[in-house]
Amino acid sequence: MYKVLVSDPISDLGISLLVEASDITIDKKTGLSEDELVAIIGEYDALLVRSQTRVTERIMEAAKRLKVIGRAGVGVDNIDLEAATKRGIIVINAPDGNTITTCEHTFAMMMAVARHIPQAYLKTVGGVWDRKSFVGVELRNKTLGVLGMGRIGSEVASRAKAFGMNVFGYDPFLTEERADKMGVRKASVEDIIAEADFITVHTPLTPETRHMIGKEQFAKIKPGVRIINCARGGIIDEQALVEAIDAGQVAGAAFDVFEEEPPAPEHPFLKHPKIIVTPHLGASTIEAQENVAIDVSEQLLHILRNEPFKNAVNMPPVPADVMNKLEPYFQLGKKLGSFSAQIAVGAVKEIAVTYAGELADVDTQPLTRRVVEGVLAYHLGSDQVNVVNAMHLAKIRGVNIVVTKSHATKGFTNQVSVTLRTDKEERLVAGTLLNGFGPRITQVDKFPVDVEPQGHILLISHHDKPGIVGRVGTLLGTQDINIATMQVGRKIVGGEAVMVLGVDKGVTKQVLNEITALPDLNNAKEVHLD
Ligand SMILES: NC(=O)c1ccc[n+]([C@@H]2O[C@H](COP(=O)([O-])OP(=O)(O)OC[C@H]3O[C@@H](n4cnc5c(N)ncnc54)[C@H](O)[C@@H]3O)[C@@H](O)[C@H]2O)c1
Ligand SMILES: O=C(O)CC[C@@H](O)C(=O)O
Repeated sequence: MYKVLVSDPISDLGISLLVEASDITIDKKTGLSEDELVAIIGEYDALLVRSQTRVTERIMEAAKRLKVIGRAGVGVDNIDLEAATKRGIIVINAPDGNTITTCEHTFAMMMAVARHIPQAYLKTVGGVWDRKSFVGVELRNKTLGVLGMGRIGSEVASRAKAFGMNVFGYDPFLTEERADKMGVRKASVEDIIAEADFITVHTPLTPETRHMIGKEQFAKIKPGVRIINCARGGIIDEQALVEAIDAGQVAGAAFDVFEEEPPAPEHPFLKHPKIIVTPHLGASTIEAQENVAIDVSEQLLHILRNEPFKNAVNMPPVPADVMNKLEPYFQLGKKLGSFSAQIAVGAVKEIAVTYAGELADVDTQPLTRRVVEGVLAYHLGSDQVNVVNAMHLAKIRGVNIVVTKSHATKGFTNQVSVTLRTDKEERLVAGTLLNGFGPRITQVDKFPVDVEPQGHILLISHHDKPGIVGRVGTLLGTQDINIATMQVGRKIVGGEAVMVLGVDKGVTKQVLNEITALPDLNNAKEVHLD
């Protein structure tokens, strides 16, 4: 049974998948302090949050069972990602579910600031019929500058076109071709500052985007501009904005987010007649809250159940077409890593992975992670290593990871070879996926074999002489160890050879020693693959 803690208000309908799962129990405890979370987090396998809960290193330190943190939304700035990665805690978010909702809120804010709607409302309900103070501007024929043309920025740009606006877009990843397709002018920040009548920001808050519009930009900004921020507080310098409005340079601003949330009662935005605000409502629609909760619940279930999951925030993203090619090899990669670790003697210095065949044409990083995970999990324990922290753990232990690719297929569509270099020796294990047979180990050191990577496997090196197989079989028989499969690999008749036996149960050290002591046998090792 997996225990999930939901520590922020999250749509019930969205998490019904978790509620109905027979292997999950859910506790909903919202509004907890850091101390309260630290006290209880140790009993949970998963934590589900929105943006209120700050998931700090201290909380993670106490979270001994925590496998995954799910963020029902986009921004993960409330989660200490580095601390999570260090501990192998997978962080997932729901990046798509609130895009439209936030885009629509941006429009609501843009129109509200263009037509002074909140200010006019307040006066009207206060009994004052004032039609003179609230003359607004049209959006039509105005220039909208969009800083950050990702999911939300692109949707804002496309809707702005429908309002007859000229759209300028800036994003380091915006190509001329994409901009043309969207009918957007690919612009620089400077172009937008100089020419836009409305500026809306849709970037994450990073060291680069912090105060991306500040004193210096306000000094050059087009007079009468209106600024909208429904992304993250801090992208626009709040103090500099107030000064620019007071100086008459900026006509108004609409903010959903603040450098500090909630803002202090004396925050200048809260009393300024030209600034309208909402309390981080960008994603707050019934639809978006259901969408993000459904998305994140699905992923969370996959992770808890050890099933393949989509991209995690603390792992590089993998395009779907690449994922489709790699995913079938994930289990094999991990098993090859584990196999090599189980047979190699000494301290691991290097894991060299070679991809031969069609795999040579794709970004194999996610598969390499599985191989490294397999190697390290054998040494560090499978509860300590996972696909998220494998590379980090290898790096801090000084283990070199080398990847090579080749189109030489050696008769297989694809082959993955893992060479483990320790301070004492070098061992190689290779494998492939065979049509109709699934994963197979195709080579151990220099010997070609054909072995299913599953269960208890005995790897015995010996001289290729008659009678050896019989002697090993007899010895195992006396120990009541049944041989399920057998493979012998050799390079030349009468030379060195390897015997790979699939056995029905584990073999004790003593039996391994007895096998090794048989005439013409060099070495016997047991490998166990789940
Ligand atoms: N107000 C809310 O409730 C709410 C809701 C959802 C999302 N958000 C926030 O909105 C923002 C955008 O979300 P999204 O889903 O569109 O994210 P996204 O990742 O799809 O898009 C962000 C874009 O910003 C671009 N970018 C990064 N650095 C930049 C820079 N220096 N200059 C220009 N562009 C830069 C990226 O290349 C990317 O295309 C995020 O900060 C997110 O947290 C807020
Ligand atoms: O949970 C929320 O309402 C905020 C969501 C939003 O800021 C996000 O980044 O997804």
